[in-house]
Amino acid sequence: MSTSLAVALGDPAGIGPEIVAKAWESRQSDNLAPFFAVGDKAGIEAVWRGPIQVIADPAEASSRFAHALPLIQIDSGDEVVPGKPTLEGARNSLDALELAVGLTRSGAASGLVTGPVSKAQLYAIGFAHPGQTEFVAERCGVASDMVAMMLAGPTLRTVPVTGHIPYRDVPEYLTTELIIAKGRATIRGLRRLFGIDRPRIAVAGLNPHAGESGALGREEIDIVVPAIERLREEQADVTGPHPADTMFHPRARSAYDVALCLYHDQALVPLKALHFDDGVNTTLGLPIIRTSPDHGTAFALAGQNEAHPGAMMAALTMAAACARRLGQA
Ligand SMILES: NC(=O)C1=CN([C@@H]2O[C@H](COP(=O)(O)OP(=O)(O)OC[C@H]3O[C@@H](n4cnc5c(N)ncnc54)[C@H](O)[C@@H]3O)[C@@H](O)[C@H]2O)C=CC1
Ligand SMILES: NCC(=O)COP(=O)(O)O
Repeated sequence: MSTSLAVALGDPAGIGPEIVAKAWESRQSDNLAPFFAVGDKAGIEAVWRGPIQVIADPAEASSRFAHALPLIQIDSGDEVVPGKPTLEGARNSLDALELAVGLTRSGAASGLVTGPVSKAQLYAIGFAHPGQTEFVAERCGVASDMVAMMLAGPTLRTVPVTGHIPYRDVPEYLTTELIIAKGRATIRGLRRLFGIDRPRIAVAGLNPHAGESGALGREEIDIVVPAIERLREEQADVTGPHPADTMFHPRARSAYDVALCLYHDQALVPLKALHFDDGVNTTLGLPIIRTSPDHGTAFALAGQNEAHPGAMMAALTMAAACARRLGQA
C-alpha cells in the first residue's frame, strides 16, 4: 500500500510548479503527508531553487520526501517560460495527468492531486473533455454524469449540477435525472470520503426567488422538485429549492453540509468569495481520491513568487485525510 500522493504539476508555465514547491517547503510546519510531483522539473526549476529528487518509482517518494521534492520526470521537450504557455506545455500537463491517474488507479499512489491546467490550451491540442474532472472519470471507467465536482472550504461545500457549458445551455442540460445523479454522487461521496452518514443537502433554485411559485420560471416546479423528492429516498436530508441569493449567508450555511447548485457560477462564486486561498475541488463518485486547488493557472502571476500555496496545501491535506479514511495511507 502506498503512503504517497501523486501530484500532477498542471501547466508548466502556470503557478502549479510554484505552489507545489511551496507546499513541499511547508511539509513539516503543516504536517503534510508525503507526495511526489509528476511533470517537467524544468517548470519547477524556472521558479524555485530548492532540492528536487527525480525518482523512477513512487515507492521511493516517502523516504526522499523529508530532504527533497520527489518528482517523476516527464520532459515537455520545450523551454519553460513562466507565464508563457505553449502547446508543448499543454501536452506535458496532459501527459502528467495521465500518468498520475494511472499511478493512483494502480495503487502506486494513495490519491491524486491535480495542479491547474489551462482549458483553452488543452482544447487547442484536441482535449475533448470539458475539464480534468471528466477526463479522470473516463480513465476510471465512470460516466461523467455519475461523478460530482465538489468545491469545499472550511465553511462551505458546493456542487454544480451542470459544469463547463455556456450559460445559455444550462436550462437545456438541466434535467431531473441529472440533478438526481449529481445528488446521489454527492451524498455517497460525503458518506464514503468525509464520514457524513446522513448528509444535509440544500438544493438551489434556478430562477430569481426560486421561481416565485412559477411566476418567474417553472424549472423549480417541473425539474428541481421531482429530483428533490427522489433524493429524499437516499438517507439524506434534502431541502429546497432555495432561492440562491439567500442560501449562502452564515446562518443559512450552518443548516446544510453541501449546496447542490444548478450551474457553475452559482456554486463557484460563493465558494471562491469565501475560500479562494483554501478552497479545494474534489471529484466524488470515483474509485480513486482526486483533489485539486480551486484556482487556475494564473499565468500573469507565474514566475513572480507571489502565488499563494494555500489551496494546493488544502488539496493535499484533504486527499491525505480521505486516503486515511479509506485505509489507503
Ligand atoms: N483546477 C484547474 O485546473 C483550474 C483551471 N482553471 C483554468 O485556469 C485558467 C485561468 O483561469 P482564471 O479564470 O484566470 O482563474 P485563475 O484562478 O487562474 O486566476 C484568477 C485570479 O486569481 C489570481 N490567483 C489565482 N490563483 C492564485 C494563487 N494561488 N495565489 C494568488 N493569486 C491567485 C490570479 O492571479 C487571477 O488574478 C483557465 O484556462 C481555466 O480553465 C481554472 C480553475 C481551475
Ligand atoms: N471551475 C473549476 C475548474 O475549472 C476545474 O475543473 P476541472 O479541470 O477540475 O474539471
